[in-house]
Amino acid sequence: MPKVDYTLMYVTDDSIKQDNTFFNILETALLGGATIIQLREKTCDTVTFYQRALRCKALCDKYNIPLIINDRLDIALAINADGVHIGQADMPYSVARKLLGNSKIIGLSVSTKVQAVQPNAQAADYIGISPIFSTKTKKTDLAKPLGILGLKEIRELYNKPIVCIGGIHKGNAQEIIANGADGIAVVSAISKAAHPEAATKELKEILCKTGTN
Ligand SMILES: Cc1ncc(COP(=O)(O)OP(=O)(O)O)c(N)n1
Ligand SMILES: Cc1ncsc1CCOP(=O)(O)O
Ligand SMILES: [Mg+2]
Repeated sequence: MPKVDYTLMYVTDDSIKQDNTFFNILETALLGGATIIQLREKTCDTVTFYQRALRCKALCDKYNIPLIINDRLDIALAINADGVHIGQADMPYSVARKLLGNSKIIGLSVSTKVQAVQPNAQAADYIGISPIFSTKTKKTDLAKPLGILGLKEIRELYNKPIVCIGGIHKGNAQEIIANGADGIAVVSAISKAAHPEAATKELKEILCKTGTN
């Protein structure tokens, strides 16, 4: 697998039902410097998800940026995505790996220190610390925020890439990277910004100044 840059993951906003708006924002995130995209749809039917996934794949290919699919291995396989992101209540990691093979990215959500040392987290390509801060974007099954202290503790015991998600914006991105994360994943900081491309650029600058990229 080529080295993946986890610096800035844009997770698409499933509250945007209008395709024009959805894809305009995705393209501005790509233009602004998102390094990886996650397509996350929580309520639509399978054919809508599949069609969005196909268009996302074409757009990500245009910018040479990897695309991962949230939850749905079938969609990832159907469109030849670069990987999936799974949570603790989604398809078990071992099954996902068997179905996707070793060349694809598999990210796993971790909400506690105990989850970070389990074999599936150790085997995943990256973990998503979920959530780092509180957020209104994820409506169901949101664990207690781990905060910077939780991130630091998990960094001590996890050697692979860590991506933080939840309530991240330009005002707190810097301290996340400074405390050991390899990247951030955001929905609303880009999708709800007045100027999504400028917001993406601003986040990217903050991350690159702080990290080693
Ligand atoms: C990078 C990243 N980390 C965590 C999550 C959350 O995944 P999950 O816990 O399965 O919740 P849903 O996103 O499926 O609602 C994520 N999507 N991305
Ligand atoms: C999908 C997800 N998983 C944990 S928090 C979250 C939502 C993040 O959204 P935002 O960046 O708007 O807080
Ligand atoms: Mg999930």
